[in-house]
Amino acid sequence: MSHEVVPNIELTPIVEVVAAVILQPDGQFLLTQRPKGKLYSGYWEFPGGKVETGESLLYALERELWEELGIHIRYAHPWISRVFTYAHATVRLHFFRVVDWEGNLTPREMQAVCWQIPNQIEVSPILPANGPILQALLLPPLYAITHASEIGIELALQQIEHALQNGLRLLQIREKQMERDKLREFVERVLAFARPYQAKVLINSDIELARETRADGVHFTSSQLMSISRQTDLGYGLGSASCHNAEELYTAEQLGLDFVVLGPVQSTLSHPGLPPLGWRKFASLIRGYSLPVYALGGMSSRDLVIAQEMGAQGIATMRGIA
Ligand SMILES: Nc1nc2c([nH]c(=O)n2[C@H]2C[C@H](O)[C@@H](COP(=O)(O)OP(=O)(O)OP(=O)(O)O)O2)c(=O)[nH]1
Repeated sequence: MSHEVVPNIELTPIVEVVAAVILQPDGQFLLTQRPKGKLYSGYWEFPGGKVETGESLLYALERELWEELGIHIRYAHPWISRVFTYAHATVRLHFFRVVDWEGNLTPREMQAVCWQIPNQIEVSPILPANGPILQALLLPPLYAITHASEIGIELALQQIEHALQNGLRLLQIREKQMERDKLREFVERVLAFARPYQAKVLINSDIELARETRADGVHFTSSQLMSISRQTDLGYGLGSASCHNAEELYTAEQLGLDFVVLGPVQSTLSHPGLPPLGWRKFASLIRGYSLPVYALGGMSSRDLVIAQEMGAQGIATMRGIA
């Protein structure tokens, strides 16, 4: 007879929480202040609360928004999730973006509420778990990728300028075929166009070039991603990466990148050898994921709605510039 010693491990249950990022068409979002008597009273948070036994996440969100603000959700989609350990509990926060609702939005628990603009937040303190969510709110729905080597530099620049005028705010320069000096000049010209719009420009693969040109960050290929061992290796501005599977997604999360692209969702001419994931697999790979994800592969603006319904931040596309 064996006398196995069972270690006395205290498992702390994770508290499931839903939180609503209620968005107006101009990008303003709602924060509410935790009332007196609650833990972290006075801190600002997204409306929401604990999921009760037997509830789906969406049902819990609907209940919380009705109880706290007297509104019913018309249209919401899942967004990012994150686990955070407070002294009192470990919580798994499931954030949803609520883009349409009905009812007269009124605080029903005497809590203060305010609408905020993502890059000009005026209230504090905000619950500490929410920092990355505020960062993610700064990311636009479209991540455009250049293809100047294919269409020619002058046409690419014209298209970029036009896209910036039409609201493009995030761009990756991906010119694998371009010779370094030419690429550097191209990057500088793109940056000069992008600056007045405060659009962010990331450079594919080349940290040095990003530093030299003072670009806004680096986009890592999936093979680079798997060879970077520490966060400090990134060392520069925004970091994003291309992912194709759960392992790469996990690595990007561990490295603390700012966002990822995941694909190909549909078959695409630029990656003919890779089998497409399809939306169902895409959604299951990013369920519960903590970084914002752009869907890549055969995307056009028509796919934005479905991408966001699947939990994505938005879409990434080479055609986004044209
Ligand atoms: N609602 C909400 N909770 C958040 C956010 N960020 C964050 O870390 N949390 C944490 C704080 C709490 O530990 C937990 C939510 O628990 P809670 O006590 O507010 O939940 P509840 O509204 O169901 O309140 P109660 O009935 O249990 O008093 O999630 C956020 O943005 N919104």
